[in-house]
Amino acid sequence: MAPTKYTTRTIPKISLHDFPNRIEEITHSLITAAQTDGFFTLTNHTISTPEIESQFALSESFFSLPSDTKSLVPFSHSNTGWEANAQVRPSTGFADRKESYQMQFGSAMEGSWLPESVLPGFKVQSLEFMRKCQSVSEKLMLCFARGLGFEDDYFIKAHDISRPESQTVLRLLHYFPVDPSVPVPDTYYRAGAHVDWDFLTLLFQRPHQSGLEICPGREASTAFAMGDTWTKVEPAEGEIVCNIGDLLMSWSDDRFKSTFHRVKTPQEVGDWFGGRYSMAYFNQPCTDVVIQGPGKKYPAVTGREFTKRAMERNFRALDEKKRGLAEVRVEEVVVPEGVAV
Ligand SMILES: O=C(O)CCC(=O)C(=O)O
Ligand SMILES: [Fe+2]
Repeated sequence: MAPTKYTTRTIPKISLHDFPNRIEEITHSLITAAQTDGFFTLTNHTISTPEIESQFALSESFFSLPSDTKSLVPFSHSNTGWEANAQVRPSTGFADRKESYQMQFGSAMEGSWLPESVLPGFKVQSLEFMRKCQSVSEKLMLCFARGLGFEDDYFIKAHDISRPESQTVLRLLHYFPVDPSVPVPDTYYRAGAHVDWDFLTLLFQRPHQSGLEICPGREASTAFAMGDTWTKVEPAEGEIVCNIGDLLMSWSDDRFKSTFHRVKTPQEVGDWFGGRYSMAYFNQPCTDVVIQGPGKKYPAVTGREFTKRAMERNFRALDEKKRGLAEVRVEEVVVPEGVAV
């Protein structure tokens, strides 16, 4: 295995401290970060470290349930529920070695919550955490709207979590531990390289449980940034890592960059071989929202249509990858990358 090529670069760190009085300054920093890097981290964002930790503790309690119990809430077409070893990325053609559980606010979640007796308090606490993520997201949405010349509440209204059309998701993720004494097979991926197709992702990582890497710029020299030069995004306590998704890229007429990222399979000295827990809050537009950038670079599409096309692109890429691989092992349930993602 050839060693991974790395390049150091600073991921912009943006403080939301005193937000109402610093909107202009924060907008400037966010727009710069969105245009150049597509990734940035947030500090002083109002979700406290104990609140984040307690949601991670809930996540651990969910994933430590027996598979039979988790199977009561399987991954569904409305992009909710639990999957394990099932998400095949077009970049790799193999299922990510992880499990995930996706929650939404609205009617899409019907049938995807476990019975209250299994994990008492899980639903109430998770929804509370999701509302906190929404409140942070709305601050960023205001700034992005201002930076693009829309009304301040333009993106906030488009992502209204109180509407049944809401598609926003909190995804809990658990990557399995890897034995450092056994060479890891070439076909083992924690999360293959991909871009998110949502508006904006808020990612929570745990200190020490590293692995998130980004491929600078959208100008990856190989398809899906395989074999490219990567930059590590080390977890820091209390910080939220944010990345622009394909939706905001096209909604900004490509001014903002949706950036390739992955969770590296541990295989080199310094990598984290233990289990990794992370949580991703995917801001998705309501299905009936009309999406078009200020310069009308692309024809207007609805939120539903945008998601559908992104999924189709993904399946096409996956098909091509499968045809190109001599031998591919694909699980029977394919979780389309980017539904959440
Ligand atoms: O687990 C992580 O750190 C990244 C997850 C991710 O990129 C995704 O689910 O889209
Ligand atoms: Fe992602």
